[in-house]
Amino acid sequence: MKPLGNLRLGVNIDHVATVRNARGGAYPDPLRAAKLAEEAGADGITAHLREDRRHISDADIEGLMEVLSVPLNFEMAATSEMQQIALRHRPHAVCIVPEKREERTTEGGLEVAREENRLAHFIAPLREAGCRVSIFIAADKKQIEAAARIGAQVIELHTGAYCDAHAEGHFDVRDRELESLREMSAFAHSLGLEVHAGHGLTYDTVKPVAAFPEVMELNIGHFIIGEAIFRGLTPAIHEMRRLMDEARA
Ligand SMILES: CC(=O)[C@@H](O)[C@H](O)COP(=O)(O)O
Ligand SMILES: NCC(=O)COP(=O)(O)O
Repeated sequence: MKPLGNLRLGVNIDHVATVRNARGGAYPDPLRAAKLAEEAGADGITAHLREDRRHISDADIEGLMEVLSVPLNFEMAATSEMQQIALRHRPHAVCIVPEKREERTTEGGLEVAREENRLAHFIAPLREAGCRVSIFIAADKKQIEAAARIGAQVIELHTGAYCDAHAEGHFDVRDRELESLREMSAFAHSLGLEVHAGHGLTYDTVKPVAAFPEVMELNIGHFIIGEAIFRGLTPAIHEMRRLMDEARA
């Protein structure tokens, strides 16, 4: 199957804010990183306003909405506080993610199937406000079917388990995870959902996922921001873009 369209790169800037917050000051500035990413060819910017505000702040979201020329993918938990913030700003996309206070990063996909009713009511006003609603989800048929039923337009498949297995050298597990991601991308597309993917992707792991024809967007942050320390943000983004294009060719 030929790719369904151009593969977009969303650059996640959470961890510019992590470094800023380590000292509690104003730099490095996530907005400056976002504008630089935009100039480097990012098709969108992703930012996760966690309930505990450990990295991105409310002011960052406000600033991003003012300065960005590319779409903002606003990641948030399904709480009424976050819903109010999203409705105030009306970002291009709202990605609903699971959150646990004690986790180091987003550990799994959202449990949609058991919360179908609540989530359907939760996302309805966001859709009415014009936001594209995306659900950050594991490569699990039951969850994908539930995401389609509640009216989400997009799912973002959690690639963390695939990337972790690669990093740990568990290549049989990695290959199984990749196969599930491949199958579930096709399945989600067959239900009419737009398919995105992300979490933990690196130069070593991006190409097989970028090659899935149904995947329309990859959101990548932690690795790019880390790599920017060594080669600069613009070259770090250009290299990710190059690998994505190579996989898609
Ligand atoms: C939802 C997701 O996978 C990430 O985009 C998210 O930003 C992870 O949270 P942290 O950035 O806090 O690790
Ligand atoms: N939704 C995934 C994302 O935005 C980026 O995740 P990561 O590359 O920072 O792990």
